[in-house]
Amino acid sequence: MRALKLHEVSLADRLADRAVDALIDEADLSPKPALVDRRGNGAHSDLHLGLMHASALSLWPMFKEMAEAALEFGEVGVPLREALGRIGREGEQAMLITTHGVNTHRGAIWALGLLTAAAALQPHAVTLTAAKLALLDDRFAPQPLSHGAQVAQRYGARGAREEAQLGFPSVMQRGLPQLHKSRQQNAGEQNARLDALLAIMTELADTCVLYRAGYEGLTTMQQGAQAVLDAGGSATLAGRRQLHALDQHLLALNASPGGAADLLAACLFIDRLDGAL
Ligand SMILES: CC(C)(COP(=O)(O)OP(=O)(O)OC[C@H]1O[C@@H](n2cnc3c(N)ncnc32)[C@H](O[C@H]2O[C@H](COP(=O)(O)OP(=O)(O)OP(=O)(O)O)[C@@H](O)[C@H]2O)[C@@H]1O)[C@@H](O)C(=O)NCCC(=O)NCCS
Ligand SMILES: Nc1ncnc2[nH]cnc12
Repeated sequence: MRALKLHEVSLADRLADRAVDALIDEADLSPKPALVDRRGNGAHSDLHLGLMHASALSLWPMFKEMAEAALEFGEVGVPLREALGRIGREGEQAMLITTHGVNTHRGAIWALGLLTAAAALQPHAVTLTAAKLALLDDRFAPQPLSHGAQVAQRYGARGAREEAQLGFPSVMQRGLPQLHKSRQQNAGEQNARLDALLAIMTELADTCVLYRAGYEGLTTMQQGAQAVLDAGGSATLAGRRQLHALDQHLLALNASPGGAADLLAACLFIDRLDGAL
């Protein structure tokens, strides 16, 4: 009898799976302060959970193409950086078609796109490789006055570009260590992920929050997230009370930490890479 031929799943497929899984797990995680989750729309009138899922799925071919480009070029350099920029812009168009023009995952395309390509290229130095890619110029990148650029001008804030260029310090120094710590303390996986998100929020200059709610919003986010962790984290009653208060305060300011949400997805992606490679 002829043996069944097993289909081998390529590295690019597996990395794209991990990236989309990370986006879906981030969207589903609840209760996230002022963000879209299983409970509702947070501080957004144009977003909902179904749209976040559809958007994440629409990005699968883009992540796969980015990983394939990294394998094809084989090294960090301007040709790969410019290929990733083109693929990312096409991915953003696919996202906007899926969401009928709503910006669901612009920041995630940037962060997870770089990390996916880096994981294909240098699996043992993912954030360093992503940072090297982010430091290269893409001649074809448009220079619009984005929300991030406006906030950088007004407050001198470090945004998504700098976060990547520095090797994702919010993920590597805050999110991931907290994820591991809360798991070790048997907080439960959902609470550990919430704690990781909060740890990211404690120091991030989230340009989405700054754009909508200025310094007051940013301080509310950072201090409120720290208060949850100081109270014992999401797994404790005192921590949950602080988390509820943070949610209420951010909603009152119409401030949504979309950048922190993207970085939680980056954190979950890196956390799971071992199984993908
Ligand atoms: C280089 C880019 C990252 C552009 O960066 P820039 O800061 O100039 O542009 P923005 O358009 O502001 O996008 C940055 C997005 O990154 C997320 N973010 C925010 N702060 C940080 C941070 N400190 N570190 C990391 N990431 C951060 C955030 O994305 C999330 O929020 C989006 C929703 O935003 P929101 O403001 O709620 O919604 P809007 O509809 O835009 O406004 P409202 O009216 O509702 O207020 C959501 O997408 C989340 O993902 C920031 O939005 C790079 O993106 C770039 O060059 N893009 C251009 C296209 C391109 O070339 N793409 C290919 C790149 S490979
Ligand atoms: N869960 C979420 N809610 C709102 N904006 C986001 N951007 C990325 N993830 C998000």
